[in-house]
Amino acid sequence: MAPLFLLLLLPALDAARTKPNVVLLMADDLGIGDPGCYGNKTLRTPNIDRLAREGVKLTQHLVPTPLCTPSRAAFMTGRYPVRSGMASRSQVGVFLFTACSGGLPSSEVTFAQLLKDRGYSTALVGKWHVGVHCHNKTDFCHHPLRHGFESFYGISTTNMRDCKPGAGTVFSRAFRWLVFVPLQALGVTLLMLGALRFLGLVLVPPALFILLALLAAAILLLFLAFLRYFRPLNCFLMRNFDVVQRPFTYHNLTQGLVDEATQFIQRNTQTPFLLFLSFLQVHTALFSSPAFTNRSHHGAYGDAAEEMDWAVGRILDALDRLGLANDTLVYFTSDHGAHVEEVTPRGEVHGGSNGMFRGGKANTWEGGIRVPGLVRWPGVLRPGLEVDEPTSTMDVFPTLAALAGAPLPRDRIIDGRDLMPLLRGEIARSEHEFLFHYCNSYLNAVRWHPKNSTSIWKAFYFTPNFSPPGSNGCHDTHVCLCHGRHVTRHDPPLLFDLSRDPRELTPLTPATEPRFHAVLRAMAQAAQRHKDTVPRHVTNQLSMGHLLWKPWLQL
Ligand SMILES: C[C@]12CC[C@@H]3c4ccc(OS(=O)(=O)O)cc4CC[C@H]3[C@@H]1CC[C@@H]2O
Ligand SMILES: [Ca+2]
Repeated sequence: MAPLFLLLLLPALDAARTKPNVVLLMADDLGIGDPGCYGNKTLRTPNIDRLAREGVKLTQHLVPTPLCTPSRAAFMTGRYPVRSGMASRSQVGVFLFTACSGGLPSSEVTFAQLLKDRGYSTALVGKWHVGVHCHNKTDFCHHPLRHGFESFYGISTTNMRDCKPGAGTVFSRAFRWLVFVPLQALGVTLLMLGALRFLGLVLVPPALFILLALLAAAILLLFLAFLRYFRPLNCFLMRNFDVVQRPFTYHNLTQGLVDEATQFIQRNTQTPFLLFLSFLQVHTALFSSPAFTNRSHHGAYGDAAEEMDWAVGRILDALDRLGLANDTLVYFTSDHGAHVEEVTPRGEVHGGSNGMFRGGKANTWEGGIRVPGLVRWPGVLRPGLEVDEPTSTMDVFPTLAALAGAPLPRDRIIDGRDLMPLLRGEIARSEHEFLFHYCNSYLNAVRWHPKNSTSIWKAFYFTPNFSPPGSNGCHDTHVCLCHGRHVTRHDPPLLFDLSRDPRELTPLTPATEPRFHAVLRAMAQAAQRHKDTVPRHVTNQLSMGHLLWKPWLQL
């Protein structure tokens, strides 16, 4: 018989086994068709593929909304972003300036906070993008360190074309409407008034000339200042609350993030830890260090993706070297689908692949919301297992809570579900009977996987108007937008069964699907039940007032 002390120790040993270290790897804008393990034949991603081989591959892993800021808010809190006010009602669905006042409210609980409270060391390395300040530049009310991360090294907002000289701008449409068109209009007006006055046809007061000229000069000056200062004011690297590199340099960026991440792991071999490594790749501006530049078969995009894969490999190597692999759950995903509209004026494709799926980033066709999902935990999860059931990036929150032995917050709705029973093969069905797909704050589509059925119904209340028509994205606006003339509303909703039509090519009709009306009725009821749980008066963190650049918040 085992000695008594051993019997007493067993639960503790078991707890140690079930309280793993956690490494969360999130790519930015990586499509489900990019990694080799999801079918790509030409991009080389051996390290991501290794995770699939040694762990579980999710083939229907979904983000609740296909843009960075709200998707990350949902990931970290396990909740639809409308619940926390992290879903925009305007065209701009993400934070574009570091000195804006919106962000993940302090009342929200992140997985980092939960795990920190259970004794984990926690770190964020890489991109944050859910806000920094509220009222002044010392409050750091939305900063990672206020959301459960004990250390932060990375960028507070997002990598953008405007951060890299010569890489173009994401603001070309805004410049056209806010700068070039008004300047042209003012110029033409001034010329016409001048001519009329010269011909003696109209008496134009000189003050009007001066006023119009001053207005034009002000617009021009603001535009030039934007061009000159956007980069230093927004593209900087932070360590905790301090700016450590301004603007950040790209050539050694990935190496720097990897060093930071591996040092954190090394410092925590004796304590359970949570590392969230949030890559800047493969968002534009694309970048890679010299060792990866011009090496891939996919130009700058392939170089960036392959360097990111290398970084994944370095993290796995560190876990092996330190003997931590068996005690560490590693998760890999992307914040949403690939950005299919990312094509440079010279025709270079700077966006990734969503495989066979329609659409991409910023729309809720499968290409925008279906992301890679890989989970490895040697000795616990069966290598090579494939799970085709609907799962969500919001599931990470309750999964980590359960693993760390942290009770879920009871004062709020958590939309994610513990993934472990599915990953361990203890259950075969996803606990998500319904999932809701949001375009900013608008409920865009509903997904229904009825119990005892193989069907995956998806009903769209509206779809984006692709431009040019017949293409696979919204090239005119660079990203698809969620309302007004940018969408087509559907009544009855557009219905697909993804189990038969994963590419969403042929909407069902009452003639092709006898259950058409019954299915839509059940989905409408579920959508209403869901809407009834969303509070109406949450502060909108992405309102124009919160999105605007505020000089007094500028670090
Ligand atoms: C087009 C737009 C300016 C760019 C905005 C944008 C920039 C970067 C993004 O990437 S991610 O951080 O989500 O990964 C997303 C967006 C979405 C909104 C874009 C704006 C809409 C209207 C402005 O002209
Ligand atoms: Ca993104």
